[in-house]
Amino acid sequence: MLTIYSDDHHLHHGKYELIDGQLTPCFEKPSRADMVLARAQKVKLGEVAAPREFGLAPILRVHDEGFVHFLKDAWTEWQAMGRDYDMLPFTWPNRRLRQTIPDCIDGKFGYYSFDAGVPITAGTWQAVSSSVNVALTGQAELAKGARGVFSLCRPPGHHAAADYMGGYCYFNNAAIAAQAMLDQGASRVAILDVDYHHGNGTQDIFYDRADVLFTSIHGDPRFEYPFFLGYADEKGEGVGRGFNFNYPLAAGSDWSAWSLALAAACRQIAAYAPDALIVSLGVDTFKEDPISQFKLDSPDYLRMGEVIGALGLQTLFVMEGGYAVEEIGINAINVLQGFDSVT
Ligand SMILES: NCCCNCCCCCS
Ligand SMILES: [Zn+2]
Repeated sequence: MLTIYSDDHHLHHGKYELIDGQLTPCFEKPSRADMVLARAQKVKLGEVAAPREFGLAPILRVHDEGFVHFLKDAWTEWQAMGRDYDMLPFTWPNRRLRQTIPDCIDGKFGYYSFDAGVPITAGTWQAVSSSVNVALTGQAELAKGARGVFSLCRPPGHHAAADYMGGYCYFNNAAIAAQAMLDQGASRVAILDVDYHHGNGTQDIFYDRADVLFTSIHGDPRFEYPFFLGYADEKGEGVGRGFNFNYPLAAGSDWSAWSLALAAACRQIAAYAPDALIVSLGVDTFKEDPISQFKLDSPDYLRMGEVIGALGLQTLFVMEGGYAVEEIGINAINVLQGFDSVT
């Protein structure tokens, strides 16, 4: 399987995130993508190619213009205030507060984010732009007829909505790739989000649409981040009703429970008969993941890939989460090898 990868992700390396009451060194760090790339090369998964440049247009097909320009100009504005350390938001427009955009950068950052997991640094803009190009280059390769392509994106994207970032995510790489498929003539695209956390951003972007089916298997939001989206009763709205399927699972879920949800999601995807499938590939479902509560083991990822491959769909795998850095490469590439093993 072809891998699309850019070294530009090293330009984004936040120092701290606010998690569980403490400023903690970021779990979302450059070594994650390095380990996945190393594993792909070690097992000779296939060629590794650099991304092509697609510019802002495909990003603006999904994300709000004010949000994109905030992210583009944020670091320059921050530096102009004499600040040379990472940006972090700390105030958000909660219920009954004005949904207005302040002039002050701290206010704007709060308006365009939903948690304190999105440090902005000098290299963040370049890194997130390249991560989008990695997804779009993978989509372009799939459009040429490839059965499966791996976009090794970093930073991840599935928590980012049209006009807010969060959960280590800035631009929604998978959503941008899905929109590009539709803009190039696809009628229906299915997204399967296998990350441990609900893809709240991806769901939100396509919630009122029937041309993208969103399915997600994740930690039950009653106890797990992102807490405020990802419940089973979220089925879509308007013409989008019936094209959103959430499979929240209890803490401690292992392959036996997780695979039943995967089978249910695959039934929905098969019935939808999409032109292509995008998998938001997070492997923080791993039993040793430092911030997650599922119990999948490395061999389970081979089976996951086999089940996805059995759908017989052209599939773009877009890297999302996974924070057990020593095993992230084995687990992510196992999915792709499992997929490739299905002829
Ligand atoms: N106590 C856990 C807090 C998690 N905070 C953000 C997690 C983002 C995952 C991205 S895949
Ligand atoms: Zn996650």
